[in-house]
Amino acid sequence: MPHAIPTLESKMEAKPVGSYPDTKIDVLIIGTGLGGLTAALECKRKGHNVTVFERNATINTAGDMYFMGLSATRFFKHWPDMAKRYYEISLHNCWIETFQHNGNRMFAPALARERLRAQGAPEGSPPPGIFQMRPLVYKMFVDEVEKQGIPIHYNHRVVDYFEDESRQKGGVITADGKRHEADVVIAADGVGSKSQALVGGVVRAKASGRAMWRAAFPYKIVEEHPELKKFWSVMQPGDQPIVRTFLGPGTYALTLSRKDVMVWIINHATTGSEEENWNHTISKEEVLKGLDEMPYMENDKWAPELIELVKNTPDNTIVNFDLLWRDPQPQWVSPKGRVVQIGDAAHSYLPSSSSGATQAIEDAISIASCLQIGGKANITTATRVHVRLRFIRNSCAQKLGFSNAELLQSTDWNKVRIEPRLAQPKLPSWIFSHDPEAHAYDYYETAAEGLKKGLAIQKDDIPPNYPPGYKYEPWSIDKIIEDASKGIALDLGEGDWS
Ligand SMILES: Cc1cc2nc3c(=O)[nH]c(=O)nc-3n(C[C@H](O)[C@H](O)[C@H](O)COP(=O)(O)OP(=O)(O)OC[C@H]3O[C@@H](n4cnc5c(N)ncnc54)[C@H](O)[C@@H]3O)c2cc1C
Repeated sequence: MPHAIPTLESKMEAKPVGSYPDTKIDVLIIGTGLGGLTAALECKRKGHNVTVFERNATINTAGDMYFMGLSATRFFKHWPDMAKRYYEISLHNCWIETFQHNGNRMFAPALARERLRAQGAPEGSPPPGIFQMRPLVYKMFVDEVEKQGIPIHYNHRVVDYFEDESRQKGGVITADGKRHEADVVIAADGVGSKSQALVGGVVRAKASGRAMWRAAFPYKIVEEHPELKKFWSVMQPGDQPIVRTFLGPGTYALTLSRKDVMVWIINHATTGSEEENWNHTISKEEVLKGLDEMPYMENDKWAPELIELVKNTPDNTIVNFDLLWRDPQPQWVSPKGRVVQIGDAAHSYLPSSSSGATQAIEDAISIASCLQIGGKANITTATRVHVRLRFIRNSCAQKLGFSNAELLQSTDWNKVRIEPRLAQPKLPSWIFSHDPEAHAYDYYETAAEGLKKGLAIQKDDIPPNYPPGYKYEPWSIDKIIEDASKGIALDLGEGDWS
């Protein structure tokens, strides 16, 4: 029996495109990442008039796997074709298996959902999210945007943003010097967004000292090599996918064997050749040397099977992705409220934090809803309400992301043998049980009232979409690093983070 895909849980009534009246709001979206594409779809569904700009010449289906949280899938209820396709491409019946980095097995293969149940998840409850192949999910979003006839203008690189409240417009300047305006501009142009100059809240990227080698290639390469297939096989019967985790001293590796694709990811200390760029590839020789010289290993080497996998990875496939940290910052809206940042443009996540795509999609759903609730006369309130509903949640998710990354990098094997949960990223209910669309409809007015009264962000009487009991205080990566250097454990803060 396939596990039911959890798309129908939202309390929002299913309302496909055409259900909402035309708002006459012109929305210009910059960027075709998952944030921008979701904003395009949801703005269209909510009755706004949408145009999208993208700097690249075409769509970019690069990437390998990422975690898609449940909170980012509830809106598929309104998109029946995407719900069906998401189900088809999802890793149903996914197995998981855990090793030490040297190949010693720590936990035998188990079905992911059974492992969750053994850890207390109620029978039949949906998993908090699913690993997905970015190229497949991304293409699914692109196809729906095209089907809806939403115009995407490629080769439109934005170099600056502006707003003119006397004319009630936001706008951008593209590389060819042309100005483009709309009632509101959604900056979904990722880390280092060009909107930072107007919006403020510029955040300096800080080196984490860590990077990831990542590769995805056709599974038939594994099948063609009997030596590889012996270890890296999919699960039988039924060719089911399997995620294998390798926990090492100050490092870890994740692999996915699936009947169409093989993925591997290895977390490592930076060597100088990494970039924060999903298209930046390096040679396998560099990776093999890096694996051989990894610190703290002494005579204990990586599993030979993993080395063989790297050796057989096709050329120009291994991305060396730099992991940069950025402090949370609450300034996501321009001074006059006509430009609003979403996704990585507003708040970036380490790819290991299981949150980047999920939060970008949540943002997109929220801003489309706020604009619909406020209507054309209240755009500048709507953009500010959106931030009020989203900022603390994101700040907490970012902090949890650092904690999750740390967890995988610094595993205490003896403790993990007794309590396997210790080696698994925390995916608490305040993250996955959230419904960003319902939250906007339930609390827009309260947040707007708080804004009008000039209340501090947490003084609104709104149930938390962050850890219950948490009191927001600004925090910084520098402080976390300083604490870590003194051996002080990461303090998530008050509240129930479990
Ligand atoms: C090609 C690619 C592959 C990825 N692969 C993975 C992966 O395997 N695993 C993982 O965990 N995460 C991956 N990510 C990151 C992850 O998808 C994002 O962190 C997350 O989904 C947030 O998305 P976003 O829409 O906010 O930003 P992004 O996904 O970064 O999208 C930003 C978009 O804006 C466009 N853009 C940027 N600047 C401008 C400009 N000046 N003018 C016009 N357009 C502009 C970019 O070309 C891009 O299309 C990938 C991102 C990309 C772009």
